[in-house]
Amino acid sequence: MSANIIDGKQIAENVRNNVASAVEKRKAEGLRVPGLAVVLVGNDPASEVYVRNKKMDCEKAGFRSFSYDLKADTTQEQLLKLVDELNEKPEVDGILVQLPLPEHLDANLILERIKPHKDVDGFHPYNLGRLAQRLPALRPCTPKGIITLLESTGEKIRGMNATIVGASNIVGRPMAMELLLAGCTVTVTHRFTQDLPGTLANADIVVVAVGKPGLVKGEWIKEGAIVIDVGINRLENGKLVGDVDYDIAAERAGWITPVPGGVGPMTRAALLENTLQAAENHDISLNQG
Ligand SMILES: NC(=O)C1=CN([C@@H]2O[C@H](COP(=O)(O)OP(=O)(O)OC[C@H]3O[C@@H](n4cnc5c(N)ncnc54)[C@H](OP(=O)(O)O)[C@@H]3O)[C@@H](O)[C@H]2O)C=CC1
Ligand SMILES: Nc1nc(=O)c2c([nH]1)NC[C@@H]1CN(c3ccc(C(=O)N[C@@H](CCC(=O)O)C(=O)O)cc3)C=[N+]21
Ligand SMILES: [Mg+2]
Repeated sequence: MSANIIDGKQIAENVRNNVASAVEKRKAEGLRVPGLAVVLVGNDPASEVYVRNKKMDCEKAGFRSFSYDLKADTTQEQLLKLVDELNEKPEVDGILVQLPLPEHLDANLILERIKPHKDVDGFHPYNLGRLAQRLPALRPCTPKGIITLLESTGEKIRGMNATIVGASNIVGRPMAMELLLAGCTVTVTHRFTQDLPGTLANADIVVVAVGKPGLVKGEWIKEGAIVIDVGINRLENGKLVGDVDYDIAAERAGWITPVPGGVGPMTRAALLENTLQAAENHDISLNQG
């Protein structure tokens, strides 16, 4: 058996086109275009690339983008002050503070300072709490994008056994809540999990987000499973790979996402969807005074 490839690049393009049409429609109705503020602290090369791509995505979708490139030694107070200003700026619908932040900054404190209705990353406890209570508001981009990828397969997700490898705040944990919402029976594995191959043997859906190339062996994948590889690892030879041993996994899986061209582009597309959603909600709150 050889897996079907889930073409994240293509699916993300469809999402971006839909968002761009919605922006055109807003303009025709005399409404504001959505605005995204992206805050980058320091000069981590990977973060610089991501942030540049996000700005490009915004412009292509017809959004306004506002960039704040701050020095690595920016203080907590300075960053909080910027967040406060962006919270009050009516032309900014979404605020994204790129992670990781330099060590001396308290990421949780800063993310919690973002007004929940502008939290287009979906990382604020309000938005995560809403998702946990089956009342999603702004949903974390990577898990949201993955749900779109799963839906694109046409498989009936409800009732499937799903195993998530990795339990971070930005991917693994919100992914568990999304899959639960979608009707899966969810297992979350992490650093202290005793029998990873054992849980994978039973998994119809596998989502891997750890950041270790080759962590998940192809032989561990159940025949016909849907494999979603979130990992982004740059090898010494310059090659970009995920966390799953791709070649063998692709012989066993029913569906698999490539790296690059799988989850990454969908994360960016989901960010555009969230920013549009934030702008739409913003209109409503303005109308209600
Ligand atoms: N494609 C995309 O859109 C995105 C890709 N990424 C990529 O995904 C990967 C993970 O990112 P992120 O979630 O932020 O990473 P983190 O480093 O924040 O989290 C990794 C998680 O994996 C756990 N872990 C570590 N070792 C193992 C193990 N042997 N078995 C199972 N779990 C383990 C960690 O446990 P512990 O908490 O105990 O350390 C942690 O929960 C990275 O490669 C990142 O670049 C991230 C976001 C978006
Ligand atoms: N506040 C915040 N929000 C995030 O969503 C966030 C973050 N911080 N910090 C870092 C992680 C990582 N992340 C990625 C997004 C897109 C690609 C992406 O576009 N990947 C392309 C390739 C990229 C390349 O060539 O390097 C692909 O997989 O095809 C990857 C990773 C978002 N993150
Ligand atoms: Mg990370």
